[in-house]
Amino acid sequence: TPAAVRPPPAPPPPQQLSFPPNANPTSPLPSLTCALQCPHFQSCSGCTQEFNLHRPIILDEATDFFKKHGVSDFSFDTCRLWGWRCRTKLAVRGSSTDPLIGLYEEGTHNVVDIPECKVHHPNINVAVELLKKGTFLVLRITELNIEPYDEDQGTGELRYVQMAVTTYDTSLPAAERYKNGKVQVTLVWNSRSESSPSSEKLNALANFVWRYGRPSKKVHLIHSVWANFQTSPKSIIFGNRWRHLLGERDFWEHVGGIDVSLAPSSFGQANTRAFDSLLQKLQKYVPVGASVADLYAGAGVIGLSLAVTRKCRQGLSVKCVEVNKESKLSFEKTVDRIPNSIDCSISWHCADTSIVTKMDKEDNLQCFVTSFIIDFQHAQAPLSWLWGSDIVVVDPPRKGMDPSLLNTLRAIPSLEKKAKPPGSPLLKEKDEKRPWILRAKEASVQIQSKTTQEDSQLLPKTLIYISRGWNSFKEDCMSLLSSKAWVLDKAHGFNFFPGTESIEVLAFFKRGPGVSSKKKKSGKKKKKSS
Ligand SMILES: C[S@@+](CC[C@H](N)C(=O)[O-])C[C@H]1O[C@@H](n2cnc3c(N)ncnc32)[C@H](O)[C@@H]1O
Repeated sequence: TPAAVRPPPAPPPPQQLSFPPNANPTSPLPSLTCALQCPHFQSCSGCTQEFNLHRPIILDEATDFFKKHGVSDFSFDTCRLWGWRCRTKLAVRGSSTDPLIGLYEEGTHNVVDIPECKVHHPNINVAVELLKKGTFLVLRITELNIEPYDEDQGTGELRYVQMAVTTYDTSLPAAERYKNGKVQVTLVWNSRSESSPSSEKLNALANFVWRYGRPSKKVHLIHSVWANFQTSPKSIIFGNRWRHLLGERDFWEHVGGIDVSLAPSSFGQANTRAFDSLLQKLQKYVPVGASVADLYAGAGVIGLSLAVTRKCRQGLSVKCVEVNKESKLSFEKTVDRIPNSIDCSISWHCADTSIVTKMDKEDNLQCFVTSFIIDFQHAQAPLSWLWGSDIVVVDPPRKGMDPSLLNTLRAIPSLEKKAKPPGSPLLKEKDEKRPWILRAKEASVQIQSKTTQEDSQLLPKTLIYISRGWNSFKEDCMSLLSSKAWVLDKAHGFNFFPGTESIEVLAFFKRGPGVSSKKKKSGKKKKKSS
């Protein structure tokens, strides 16, 4: 065998990777020790703040904003400053002789290689390096020449990679788990399916990554390898077809007091540790016995964490609403691991929280009562999801809440006055014959309480808003406050994205006095989707 075809040496074991010093977020640090110190800063678009990572630029503005609106004790959790990103999507471009795996340069589609990225969990960088060696050195020489994707031509095989790190290995002492995180690798492949002619290359690449990263005496870097098939000429990262190739199928993390299953196709928080801190804070504000609507729920992590840690017993319901059907399986697996002692009704609904149908506009009350009963995906007005919950948690994407949901929340006092309680779900379900409604019901998951439930006839008295988009949060917050339906009660910030100007906000609203319909202002203008 010529020397050149020998596989490269295995990557260093993950435990040899060290974190930057003085990363203790609780001690006050001089600004230089909180510097990013990343060689890719400026060329890569991922980070925009180089110094004082413990104080994102937006923090002063946020503190002032909350003070102005009656919250003078806004707190900020600085969290882990480096190596915090446990989930990333990286573009693969360049050529097989000069491959690039990284992020786009600001405002362009030129990919910048970021092998020493300081915000990635270090094992993501090791996995990227392994992938590069496999893809572009070894396999090229063995005549399985894998080409990075070429956007202009639509040619090449490897378009993107997603790397997600699980830090939940109970065989290790708790203090060792984070740095020994294992990487779930998803290869986004430029073909329709696994039966396309290039599948031999895909399998060779997956096998290479697995061979050098699978569990062994020296190293256990790779958790699993997945493929996603995408041929769209647009820059949508994922296609609809996912295949598990190697390693463990189930990917578990432990956050908010529960074991959470996350499929690569489901939404997952990038900063696992900071998310855990947020969930712990959130739990303190939810009284035992409350019913919760978790909107923009992903795999239902927030709702399920509340169901378990608030020891929800009979009478409580947790309702999760999410538009991405891929999250359903993760929700079901997570539910399978929650303790049997949790006796409340838990449901996950594949639905767009914001949809207002013609029927809603004509007869909103009738619609929300009916849709509550039949779980009909296309007839859901935002109000139907709120009905019967004491607390509504919203965790929307960066663009903020959908205008229809925001307007419903603004109008809650007057809607509550007019509302009729829902009838018996069972009667309606039995009579339901319409196939499209029955199909929509199949998209939902319902775990019934063992004890009989009284449907609460209330609309939420508490709104918990989790936000990653500061500007959209401010806009939504002002709109809620101006309706007088809500008052701001408390707010906390979390350093979810050190190196960027963003923070994650956890804000609590209580019901306000409301206003008469004459004084009611219209909600915010329709936002552009992002
Ligand atoms: C920021 S993520 C939060 C997910 C979840 N709360 C978590 O922490 O894992 C926002 C989620 O909202 C979903 N989403 C976006 N628009 C939606 C809509 N109109 N209705 C329901 N879900 C939506 C996205 O698919 C995504 O899973």
